[in-house]
Amino acid sequence: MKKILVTGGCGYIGAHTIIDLIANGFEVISVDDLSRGSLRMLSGIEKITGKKVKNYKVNLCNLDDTETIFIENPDIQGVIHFAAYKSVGESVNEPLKYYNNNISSLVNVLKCARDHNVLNVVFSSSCSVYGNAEKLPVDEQTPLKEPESPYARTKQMGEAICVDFSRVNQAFNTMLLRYFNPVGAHPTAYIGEIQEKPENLVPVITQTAIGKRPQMQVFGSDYPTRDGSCVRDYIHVMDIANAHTRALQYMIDGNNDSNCEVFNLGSGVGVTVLEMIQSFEKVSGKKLNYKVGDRRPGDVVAVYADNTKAKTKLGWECKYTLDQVMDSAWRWEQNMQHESQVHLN
Ligand SMILES: O=c1ccn([C@@H]2O[C@H](COP(=O)(O)OP(=O)(O)O[C@H]3O[C@H](CO)[C@H](O)[C@H](O)[C@H]3O)[C@@H](O)[C@H]2O)c(=O)[nH]1
Repeated sequence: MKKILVTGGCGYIGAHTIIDLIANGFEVISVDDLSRGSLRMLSGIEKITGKKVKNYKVNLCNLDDTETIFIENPDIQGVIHFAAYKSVGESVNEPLKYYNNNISSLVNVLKCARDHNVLNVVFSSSCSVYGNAEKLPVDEQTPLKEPESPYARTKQMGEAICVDFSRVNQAFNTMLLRYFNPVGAHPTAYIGEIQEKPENLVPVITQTAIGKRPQMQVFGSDYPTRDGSCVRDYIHVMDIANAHTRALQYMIDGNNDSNCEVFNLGSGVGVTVLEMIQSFEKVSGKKLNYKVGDRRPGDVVAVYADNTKAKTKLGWECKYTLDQVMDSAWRWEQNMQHESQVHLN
């Protein structure tokens, strides 16, 4: 069985990807220092798949500890590197923390992969590398823009590191996957995103609906879009997850055209903030308490993906609709509340 190391396996996208990998016959081990991730993800994975996934509680900035994982698992065939900090606001206030964590961990993972002959690595990148693009949808050739935050810069730097590394290590394959806006939870709602104080739209919507927040704000109503609110490409996290399994298999089968390829992972559809709220209200049957406020600094007006490349080369497609996104996110929020109430009693 093909063994894959998932870094950040106790985080949001990592955990959903582990489920898809297991469903496709891979054996998975996880490394997560649990500074942001939660072991609750691994128990959710066990409930869904029946499989116990081993986690190494290791900080990837520590090279010796990272190397131990590779020494103990000489049969790893690929690494999917999710582990990173991802809060845009925090990165603006604490840039060194972001450069240190997101860059050192990547360098250590690549070094260990090279030294231990693990030839396939997937790197989590972000559509933030495109900034405010001149032409929509954005394809992989769209020129990259000056990053809006240290977080976004770590993604551009991470891509550049993979490109330089692959150039001098021709036997080695890297896939750079640029995520648009990952949202939703596993359909069972046993796992989903855990954030104390989320800033992202979907958890803000569900937290408002459940009463954790009195009201939410729509940031901006005067953008040049169909209803004045920003446009994004929201994609179900299980669709993102499946693209990772396919990208790995693509490298393992030797189907890649070059040893460092970039893929956009988006649904290809642009949706406004107000349309997201409408979808939530329809699916949940609840009226959301929101008000329209000022623009949020740093927000791009609109971005959505041309995902032709991933469809053509990876045979991938998005299976989940926006309503399924909202339904799963809402059930996950309700499950979390239910569990915290049981815990309190
Ligand atoms: O309370 C809120 C939260 C968000 N929004 C709006 O909802 C849209 C989506 O915002 P998110 O914060 O959910 O997502 P972003 O598009 O800002 O974030 C994306 O780009 C970031 C980089 O800028 C990171 O890469 C991040 O992981 C990725 O999801 C934006 O128009 C935002 O203004 C609101 O109106 N109200």
